[in-house]
Amino acid sequence: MGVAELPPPHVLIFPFPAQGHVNSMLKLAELLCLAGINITYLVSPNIHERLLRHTDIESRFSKYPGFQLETLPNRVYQRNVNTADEVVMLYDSLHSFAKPFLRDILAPNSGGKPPVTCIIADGILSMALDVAEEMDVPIIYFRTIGASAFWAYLCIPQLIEAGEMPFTGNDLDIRIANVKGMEGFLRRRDLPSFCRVQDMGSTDFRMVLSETQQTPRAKGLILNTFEDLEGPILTQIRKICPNLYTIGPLHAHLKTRLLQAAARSNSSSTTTTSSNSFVTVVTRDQLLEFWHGLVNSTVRLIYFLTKQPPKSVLYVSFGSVTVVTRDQLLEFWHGLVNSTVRFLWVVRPDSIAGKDDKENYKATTPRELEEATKERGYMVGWAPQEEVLAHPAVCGFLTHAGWNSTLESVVDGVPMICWPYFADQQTNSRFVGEVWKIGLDMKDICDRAIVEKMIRDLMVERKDEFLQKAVEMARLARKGLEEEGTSFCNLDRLIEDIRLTRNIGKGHA
Ligand SMILES: O=c1ccn([C@@H]2O[C@H](COP(=O)(O)OP(=O)(O)O[C@H]3O[C@H](CO)[C@@H](O)[C@H](O)[C@H]3O)[C@@H](O)[C@H]2O)c(=O)[nH]1
Ligand SMILES: C[C@H]1CC[C@@H]2C(C(=O)O)=CO[C@@H](O)[C@@H]21
Repeated sequence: MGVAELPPPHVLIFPFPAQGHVNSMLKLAELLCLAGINITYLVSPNIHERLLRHTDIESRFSKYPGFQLETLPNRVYQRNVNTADEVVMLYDSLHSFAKPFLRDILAPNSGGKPPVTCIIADGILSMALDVAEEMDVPIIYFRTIGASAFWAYLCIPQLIEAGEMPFTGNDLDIRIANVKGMEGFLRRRDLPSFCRVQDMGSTDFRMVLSETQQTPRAKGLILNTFEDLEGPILTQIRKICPNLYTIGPLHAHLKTRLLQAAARSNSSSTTTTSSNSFVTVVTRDQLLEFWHGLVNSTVRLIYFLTKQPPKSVLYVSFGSVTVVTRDQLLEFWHGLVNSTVRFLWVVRPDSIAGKDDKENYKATTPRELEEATKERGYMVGWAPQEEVLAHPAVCGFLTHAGWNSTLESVVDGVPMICWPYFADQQTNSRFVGEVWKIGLDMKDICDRAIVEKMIRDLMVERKDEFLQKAVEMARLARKGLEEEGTSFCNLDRLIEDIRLTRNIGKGHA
């Protein structure tokens, strides 16, 4: 069939319905819309409701007539995903209810819509692989974690065969020898947290292990990373998954292409969030709606930052799912205050474990913490993180090392202190501290004295050292997004392969 005879490209994008996955895959959806590709973006009912209520998705995608949101059946698990058990509940419900729904969407003339010519599914949703193979639709995986954590997951069968897993004894500093490319620095504690289980039959461990092992069945694998960040590990992955599309950092890649599109169309009406400004497009209606909520608090937050000296503020945020106890919160709070640095801290209302802690953590705050926070800190329930990391007052990020946060900090050249919570974050934090040397790894520690010391190391004693390394890595990230850069070229190749669906799977080494 010649190009002219091929149906117009129509991609079904199916993320695991959790924020960290939905956010990054929505950025890919917009990049493909920019290339004129029709997109159906499949989410759960609660994610659909949150996207419409709390984001600018409608205004953002109104300029792409080929984009549509599709919603899974109501029977899919719809509560927040804050623990591994809740992840498994969501995963199991997808396995129970998603397949028939996917078959309907992929059926010819489904609802009178143009046929789906390609699927891009989250790399932990093999039920999409099953249906794609059943209905002979090309499918590409998008794994939303970093290459290093993905490779560690992929090597688990070798670790079990070599007797390195399950762990014997309690020493988590024992080196791991069977993850090729990481022999020199990987310890037990740096493997993804699911690897710490003693019971190899535990549901969350079996889920991530079995899903990861399915990856080579897909026609290609998209990773939100770049060659200069994880090159040696990408070389290992290509031996198993040769058709690899490294197109990250996605958030910066999207901004780059949006600005290019605006420049091409000379559109004065297109204003986008650029990493060095606080101009974020919201429609007038949303502005009115949000004014007494998000925008108002954002205005106050940006005002706080603008009052601070350049490169003086530590930004603290643990992502969208991390949960901490009240005791842990107080250890961080004392460490922050005793470090005497200025700080902006995101404490999500749903991030405090235990009902009482949620309601009381502020009510019973020690006075010295309250006073010091009034003097040099600012606490919010949510922040425009990309804008905060780009602000000239910010020069440090205490993070849980979720992959999107890690990449956002890399792009803006902000050194990190990593306190991983679960999953891939344990591996990400080891690379930040030991391999890329753009920050410190505070894994498995929650002690006010160590929090204080690490903050002072990052923000005072070794500030110039870390800033220099972080700024260099930011340069490399942006280099990959230039017209001849690897991430830019890989996205062009992905777009071309989607247009010529028969090309998908003919990978480039
Ligand atoms: O106040 C905040 C806090 C977070 N964010 C954004 O929320 C996203 C958080 O994503 P991420 O840093 O990846 O953390 P999680 O939400 O925890 O992400 C989940 O999904 C990621 C991608 O699969 C994994 O790497 C993580 O381990 C997993 O917990 C980022 O884009 C942030 O910019 C804000 O905008 N404002
Ligand atoms: C809790 C995690 C299980 C797997 C998912 C994941 C991944 O490996 O793709 C990363 O972080 C979490 O969102 C999920």
